[in-house]
Amino acid sequence: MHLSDILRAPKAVLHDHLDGGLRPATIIELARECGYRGLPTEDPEALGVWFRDAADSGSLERYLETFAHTCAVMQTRESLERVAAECAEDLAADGVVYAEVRYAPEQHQERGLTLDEVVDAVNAGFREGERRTGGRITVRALLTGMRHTDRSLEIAELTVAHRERGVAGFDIAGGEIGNPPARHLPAFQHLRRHNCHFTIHAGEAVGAESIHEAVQICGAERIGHGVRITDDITVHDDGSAALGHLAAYIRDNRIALEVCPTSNLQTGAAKDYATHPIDLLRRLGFRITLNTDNRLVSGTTMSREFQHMAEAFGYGPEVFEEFTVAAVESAFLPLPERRRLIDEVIRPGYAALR
Ligand SMILES: O=c1[nH]cnc2c1ncn2[C@H]1C[C@H](O)[C@@H](CO)O1
Ligand SMILES: [Zn+2]
Repeated sequence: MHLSDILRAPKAVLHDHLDGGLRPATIIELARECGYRGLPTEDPEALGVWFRDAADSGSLERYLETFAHTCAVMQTRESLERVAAECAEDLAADGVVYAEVRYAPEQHQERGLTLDEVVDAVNAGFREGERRTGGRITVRALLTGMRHTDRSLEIAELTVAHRERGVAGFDIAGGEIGNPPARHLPAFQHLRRHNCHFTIHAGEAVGAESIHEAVQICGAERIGHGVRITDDITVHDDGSAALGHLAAYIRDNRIALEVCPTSNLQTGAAKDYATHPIDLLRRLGFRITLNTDNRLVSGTTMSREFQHMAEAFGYGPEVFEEFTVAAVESAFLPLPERRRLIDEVIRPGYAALR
């Protein structure tokens, strides 16, 4: 598949962090405006490289340290709006037609914004970005609670309050080791009581037990990463595979895995593209979606993730269409909107490539 076709192909991303995807030049400008002096360099190109290298540590904890620099410049209404609008533009320029973009509102209150003001600013930015792209992209927000703090119930309540206004669901992120998702059970109970969607980062730094807890104790509808579900799968010498009860449950219930290959290589969740479990999981029938995680921090885009997968596994347009349709089927959107995207945008977009 040629790069121009990959760029042109309609894409959907379910797992993309707002604070992990800023333009380097924007970070530098915003840092000057707000007086943040902590940046490692003021050269945009060097800053982009710095993030990717610093995050390329083999540890999720070190990967997450880099977000201090992006969050530092996302503390005002104007900066949040700008970053969100640029996010929508950059995704659309990469051929993304539907995006769920997540961020943790509690990380944007250093200069006095309320949680509602943070959410309103980001939503205004997404609407502006959609407008600038002539409606080529639809963006929804997911509000993230951080695993290591105790504000998840508050963020779950915020999600319910803003659900009719651009917020599609909730997520839990942050360091996985020592912070099991069940610690946030009151948040998940609140969301379920209000029929709200949520996904949970699990099976990235911790194994299958974390995925089990996320799905069976907390009730996650999708799993962020989830690649360590392979702990519950035995592959025999003849290539056949035996699924444990958890792996079978996830596959058989079509629980989407939000797979982010490049991020996994950086945090040590996978060794290299060629041995990334995405291909095994796909062949076994899991519902796989392909995602960026953090475009700046992982130095990636949806098109680059497609390219890496094409090189590693020979995937062509039919597989990317499958991933894209899977993503929209698992999107936190009303069914008629999902059907419309699939029938009117994604299927015709791939048909035009053939
Ligand atoms: O892949 C990830 N795993 C766990 N936490 C993550 C990942 N990528 C970003 N985050 C964190 C850092 C951000 O500040 C936060 C909200 O977007 O979510
Ligand atoms: Zn993530």
